[in-house]
Formats: sequence, structure tokens, C-alpha cells
Amino acid sequence: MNVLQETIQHIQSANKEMMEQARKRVDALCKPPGSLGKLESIAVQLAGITGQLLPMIDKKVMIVCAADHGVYEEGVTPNPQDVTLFQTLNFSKGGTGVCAIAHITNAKVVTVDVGVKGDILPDAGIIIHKIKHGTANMAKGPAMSREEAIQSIEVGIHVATAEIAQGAHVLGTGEMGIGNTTPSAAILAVLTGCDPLDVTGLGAGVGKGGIEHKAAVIKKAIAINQPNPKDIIDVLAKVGGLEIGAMAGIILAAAAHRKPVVIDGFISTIAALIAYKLEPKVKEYMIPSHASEEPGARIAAELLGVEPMLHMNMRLGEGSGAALAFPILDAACSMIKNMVTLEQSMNLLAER
Ligand SMILES: Cc1cc2ncn([C@H]3O[C@H](COP(=O)(O)O)[C@@H](O)[C@H]3O)c2cc1C
Ligand SMILES: O=C(O)c1cccnc1
Repeated sequence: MNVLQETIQHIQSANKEMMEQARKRVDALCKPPGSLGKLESIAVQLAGITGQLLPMIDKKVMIVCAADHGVYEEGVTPNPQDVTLFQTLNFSKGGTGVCAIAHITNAKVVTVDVGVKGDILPDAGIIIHKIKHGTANMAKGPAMSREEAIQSIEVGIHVATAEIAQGAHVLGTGEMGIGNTTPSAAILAVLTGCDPLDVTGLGAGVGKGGIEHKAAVIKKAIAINQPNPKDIIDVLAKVGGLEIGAMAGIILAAAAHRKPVVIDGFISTIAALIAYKLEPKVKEYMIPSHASEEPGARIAAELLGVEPMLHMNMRLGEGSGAALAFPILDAACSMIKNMVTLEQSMNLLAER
């Protein structure tokens, strides 16, 4: 059995009894029932995931998976391809958007090279699991082989498992890969059967006519590769990306180890869909974060059946929205731990 199959086999449902206990406690707290909205459902979910009535999520780790995309040569983005390389280096120096946001909760940012085109030196503070120097151009043939797709998921499993072994209580998914909104939209178009134009957006910014061009490239890639929508590994291999596979692996590993995993924007939600197709129980471990401006993000979230809690007009990726949700998880944990119950409050009157 390979690492992927083993991980999938370990995934169990969240602890429903603990969720019931947590729901009872949340309802007994000194507030109108339901008045703390999503903080309440998050606290209950965290209790079910961790098996603790008063969950602890102190140690937060954002894992940023970086890789390049052969489809870049089709002109799907105006940004230079080596932005992937310099941003990957920037993550280890703390200078990126996600690093700045992660900083507010002392979350650790871990960066993994799954397939950056340029070479990264071993002492750069980046975990190197390079499968290849970027995917092949999916508009001309498969982005990667089936074996490489499985390998990419296993990289995510490996890195996430190591972070959990070192004490991570919660993980976040992040990515860096110039061009990666194109494979993300392609995967979504295959899974929904929709016109690629309906799930294609600006990405990191395209010029006039850029969205139509991107959608045409996706259409061509799907026509050439004929990915099988019922075989998610086939879809990932033919029109996906190495960092997308790695993020799916992070989500599977988090679920297998009963840890919550916060999902970032469009690209992360596509990875979440892949993990879900491999094992639907992973959804119980996912906490969606922000509603990305990418049009496909809403469609992907609907397909997955999750509702992002933050509406910030963000469309950066990197894990920025997931990192922004970390303090909300802290607030949910503090609520269930530190609030008094209505009964305790009424006793104050009797004791007066
Ligand atoms: C400077 C810079 C920093 C970024 N950080 C994340 N992305 C985001 O943009 C890329 C996807 O958009 P597209 O498909 O249009 O290339 C990914 O790398 C994503 O993480 C960035 C993009 C740029 C330019
Ligand atoms: O939502 C995202 O993940 C996203 C959107 C645009 C560009 N990069 C990432």
C-alpha cells in the first residue's frame, strides 16, 4: 500500500459525541442562543476534530507549496515566471503577504518546493521535494504523469505529517505558482462540466481579452487531454499542478491526524475538492476562510459545500486568507473556554 492509500485509510469521522457536548456547552453560555454565529459552529467543529471539549490550537503552521506551470508559455498571465522563484525565497525571509498576516498569530510559515522551475539552494530555508522543474504545458499534453500526481499529494502528506509530529495543532494551505489559476480553473471546469469561461478570472492580473484567452487555453487543454472527471488523480495529472496536489496531501494528512486545516482561496479550494474526491470525510476537518474574488472560488466552495467566513475582496493566494482566519479560530477556542454559563451568571444574583 502506498502512502496515499494508507493516509486515506486512517481518516475517520470527527468525534460526534464531543461535538454534541460542545454544542451543549456553547448553548449554555451566557448569551442568546446562536448569537456568536460562526464562532459557535467553529468551536463545535474544533471539539469534534480534536476530541477536546476545550480545543487548543496554539501552534499554527501555514504550509506554502510552490511550483511552476508549463502552461505559462501560452500567455495565461502577464507576470514573469520567475516570480515563483523569488517569492518562494521571500517566504523564508518573512517578506510576503502571508508571512505578514501569519505574524499576527505567531503562525509558522513553512515553504515547500514541489516543482519550482529554478533551483533553490539547500540552505535557503525551503523544504525541497522537487518532483520536476514545473509541469509540462497542458495545452500540448498532460501536465504530469499519474505517478507524479500521486507523488505531489504524497509530498504534502509528508510535510504535513512532519509538522504535526513537531506539535502543530492547526495547519493552513498556501501556494505559490505563477500561472496556477489556469490549472485550478481547468480542474473545476472538468469537475463541473461547465464552460471554462464561467470559472476563469483575473488571477494575478490579466490584460484586456486575457480572461477569454485563458478560457480558450483551458478548453484546448481539456480537449487534448480528455481528463476523466470520475478519476480525480487523472484530472490532477492531466490539467493540474504539483502544488495543487501537495495541498490536497496536506488536507488528507490533517484529517488522518485529526487536526483542523484552514483552506485559503481559489487554488486551495480546488485542492480541497481533490482531497474530498479522494475521501469525503476530510470535509469535517476543513475550515474555509475567505471568499476569493476569483469567480471559480464561489463555484468550487458550492461544489464542496463549504461557506467561507471572510469577505475581504482578497485574491492573493499564498495562504493569506487562511492566515487571516487563524485569529477567528483563537476567538472560538477562547469563547468556549472562558465564557461563563447563564447558570453561573444567575448564581451571581443568588450570592449577592
Ligand atoms: C508578485 C506576486 C505575488 C504573488 N503571491 C501570490 N500570487 C498568486 O498569483 C499566482 C496565480 O495567478 P496567475 O494564475 O494569474 O499567475 C499564484 O502564484 C498565486 O499564489 C502572486 C502573484 C504575483 C505576481
Ligand atoms: O484565491 C486565490 O487563491 C488566488 C486568486 C488569484 C491569484 N492567486 C490566488
